[in-house]
Amino acid sequence: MITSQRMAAVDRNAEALGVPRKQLMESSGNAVARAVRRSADPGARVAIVAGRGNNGGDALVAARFLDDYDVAVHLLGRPETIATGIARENWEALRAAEYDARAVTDSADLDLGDPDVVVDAMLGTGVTGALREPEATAASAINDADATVVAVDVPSGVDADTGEAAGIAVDADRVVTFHDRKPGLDAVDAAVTVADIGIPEAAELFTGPGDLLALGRPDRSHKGDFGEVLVVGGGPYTGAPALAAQAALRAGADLVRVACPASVAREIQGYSESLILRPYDGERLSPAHVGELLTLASAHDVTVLGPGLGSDEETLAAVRDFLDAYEETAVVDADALEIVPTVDTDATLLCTPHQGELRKMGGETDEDWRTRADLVADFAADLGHVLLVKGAYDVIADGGDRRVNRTGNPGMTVGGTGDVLAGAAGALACVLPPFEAAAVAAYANGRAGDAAVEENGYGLVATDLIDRLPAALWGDDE
Ligand SMILES: NC(=O)C1=CN([C@@H]2O[C@H](COP(=O)(O)OP(=O)(O)OC[C@H]3O[C@@H](n4cnc5c(N)ncnc54)[C@H](O)[C@@H]3O)[C@@H](O)[C@H]2O)[C@@H](O)CC1
Ligand SMILES: [K+]
Repeated sequence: MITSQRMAAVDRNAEALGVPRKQLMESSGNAVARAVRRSADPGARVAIVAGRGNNGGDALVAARFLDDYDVAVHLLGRPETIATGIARENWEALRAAEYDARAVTDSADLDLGDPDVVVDAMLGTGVTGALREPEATAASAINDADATVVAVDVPSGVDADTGEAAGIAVDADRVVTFHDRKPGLDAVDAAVTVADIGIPEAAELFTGPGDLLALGRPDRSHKGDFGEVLVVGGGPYTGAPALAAQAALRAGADLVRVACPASVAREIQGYSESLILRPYDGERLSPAHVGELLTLASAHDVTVLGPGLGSDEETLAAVRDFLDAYEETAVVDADALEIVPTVDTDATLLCTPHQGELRKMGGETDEDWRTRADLVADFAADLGHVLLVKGAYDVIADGGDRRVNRTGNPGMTVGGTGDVLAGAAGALACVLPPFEAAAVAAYANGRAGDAAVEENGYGLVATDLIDRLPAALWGDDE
């Protein structure tokens, strides 16, 4: 199963791996032609009804693989309104090759003839809302035709993720869907074929520019859009919570507060004026502070628990008490991690151990990343939380899904890069599910580190990453 959003990400990742979209469209079109061959013999009359997006594009390709059929292509809309270059190029190829291909602007002019097969390529995963004209009238004409209806990817009008139709939808006999089943097809009464279109498995397994698409538009700048992060850290160390807090801000959080011991508040404030501190008395986190921390945490979307806390036994006791009672989303890092395997919490946790911390949590690791991915996936399943295990290849797992991040470089073993990652994950977990937030955080943190090394060579320090997070998250320049 793959959702439309994830399909778009995988599509973009495939392109970044060197498999261009037009090549995917060629493979899709080929699969559509094979489905027509399964539906009727050569010489049969085939009416292709193509929309203006890539769903239509797939069928414009299919026409070229059906020369031994009597094919007529009906493009719904003027050719200049075709939404993508790759679909337009396929339209122009049909015209140049003098196929029977016409543009229909008024659906009243749509005449399917008396086809044996209709290819429904009006809309696929790009459908929004009820079918508008001319697609709505065209859908009725297709449903009224006495023909075998082959739908491309999903029947037009059906939501690929839910299977629901906001209005009229094409009633298909067959569906040729690409790469993996779309969840909505379970609700469709048709013979479904999943066509392999040559998307490399790496496009799903490895993070890539496609994973950033989940973040939506880079221009969503108005306040309160991302979320509020509480960093609970500081004590023996003061740099860690400051790095995590600044990273959360640069990764998009609208407000970040740092709950820290009063004894180090001034030092933490010294790192950056933009930090809002909520000091508690004493020199380290202790169980006495947990009540006020829970109240403070309830006013935030995500808590980042751990940077610089230290591993004093009363601090770890306080971490346990906090996680026992906390029920929202928390990124857990550094010394707080060792508590996670033995605490029974209703919170959604995104744990960010390096391999030493993973072993301390009771997990196993391995130098070979494939073996490590299996071990981490198994441990995440036992743990019941999301794991982001840092390494030359970072492994993200939640017991079901797994992903591997290849960005980053040896320069990033310098202290503090883990705090930056935890802060970035905290901000992203305000707007993405924890597994996606972990994958995007790992990808962006590594990209920021690569950019820093590219500009300054090695000798990277953690603060070099912070300023580069926005470009790493929003700049899709692969
Ligand atoms: N990896 C992938 O994602 C691949 C996707 N491919 C195809 O690309 C399709 C997605 O293409 P697009 O993203 O261009 O989207 P679609 O082609 O599904 O639909 C987009 C077009 O439909 C119009 N539209 C949207 N809602 C409408 C409504 N309610 N009434 C009338 N018109 C409406 C939009 O204005 C746009 O022109 C997939 O379904 C699949 O067929 C394939 O080319 C192969 C690879
Ligand atoms: K369709």
